[in-house]
Amino acid sequence: MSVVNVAVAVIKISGRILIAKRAEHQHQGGLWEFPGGKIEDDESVENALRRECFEELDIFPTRIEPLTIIEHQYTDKSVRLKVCLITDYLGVPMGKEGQPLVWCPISSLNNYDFPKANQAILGLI
Ligand SMILES: Nc1nc2c([nH]c(=O)n2[C@@H]2O[C@H](COP(=O)(O)OP(=O)(O)OP(=O)(O)O)[C@@H](O)[C@H]2O)c(=O)[nH]1
Repeated sequence: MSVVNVAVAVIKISGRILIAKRAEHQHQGGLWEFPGGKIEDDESVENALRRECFEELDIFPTRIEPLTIIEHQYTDKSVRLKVCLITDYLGVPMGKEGQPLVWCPISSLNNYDFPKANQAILGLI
């Protein structure tokens, strides 16, 4: 099974993390996620994050640092999540694709259901 490289943004401001709900028709649909998406060929992780943050949230990240890389095999798909921490951005986040957004206090993240691969990220935030 080929591995899909995914840029994932942990957007953290004043102790809260911005999470979004995946649409039902998507892979791992109905679960909550950190914004992001597939990294295109010849695209850096940072540029993929900038593109996805604009496409999905209408914001422009201005401070990005690498956090971790997680490899996970779902039954139907293998992913490599390249996770970055974003601590500053320009603009006001909105769910441009109609996805619900929540600014979740770190201590409440465990009240939301995330894809299995995200468990390792939750332990690092
Ligand atoms: N964005 C995002 N994707 C995640 C997370 N955790 C996780 O396992 N994934 C997986 O990473 C893969 C790529 O994400 P995506 O579906 O958002 O990417 P995309 O928008 O570019 O793809 P699409 O156009 O096919 O919908 C999916 O298989 C998704 O299930 C997460 O926290 N955020």
